[in-house]
Amino acid sequence: MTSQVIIGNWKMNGLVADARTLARAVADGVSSDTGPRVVVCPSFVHLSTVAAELSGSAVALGAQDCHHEGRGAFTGDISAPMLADIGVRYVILGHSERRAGHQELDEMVRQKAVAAASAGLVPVVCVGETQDQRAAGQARDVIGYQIEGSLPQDFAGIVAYEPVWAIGTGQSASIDDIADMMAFIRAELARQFGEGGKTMQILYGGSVTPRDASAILRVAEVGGALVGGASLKPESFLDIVRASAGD
Ligand SMILES: O=C(CO)COP(=O)(O)O
Repeated sequence: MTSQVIIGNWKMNGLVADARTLARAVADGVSSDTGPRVVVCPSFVHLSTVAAELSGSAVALGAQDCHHEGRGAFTGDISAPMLADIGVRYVILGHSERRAGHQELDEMVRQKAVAAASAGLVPVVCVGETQDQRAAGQARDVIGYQIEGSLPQDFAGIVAYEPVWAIGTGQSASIDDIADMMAFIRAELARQFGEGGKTMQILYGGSVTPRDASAILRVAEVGGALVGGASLKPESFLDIVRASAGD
């Protein structure tokens, strides 16, 4: 079985010294033996610093976004080949904070996933419904459309289910809700991608803490976790890593 993957999304937090300290502590705390794959995703400006700290460790480097073009006149953007060039191996795409704050639509996320894969990065494409959509009974429809629109035909990356209402609230989705949506996402992936969709890794994200990580990581179809706030403290992130069954 594929090992679980635990990804820390550091979002827009900390300065260089903080990123260095956090990366060092995570690198020191993760052994290279069996266990989950561990990835940390600092901000763009901290990637090189963190790459140096992670060098020789079992922790991989990820980024939080990339542009869909490989190069050109795109002021302020970062391309997938630029990320690969400095040692990035994973890239989070279509996070709800980018969908909401940067008007990223499914089609744009899909193009980014294509660009990431062709640069040799593993795309981690996020999907998730808002509180209003859930209350209106539209959670499944929204996720189904996001999967259909955001994942390219030959997608071979990771899908992260992050219900928007559970992000940063301190209250993760219930185990029942997670189990229900995971089963739905698995069925959708199998419907849309055939055989490939049956093994695609699906992560849960949204207020994962050491307290509930173990229960969440044992839900059927959960292939790991995408961790925000709790990934900023080495002890809590490492506790979540240890809570993973590994495979
Ligand atoms: O958005 C998230 C990870 O991408 C989740 O963030 P929190 O763990 O802070 O809720």
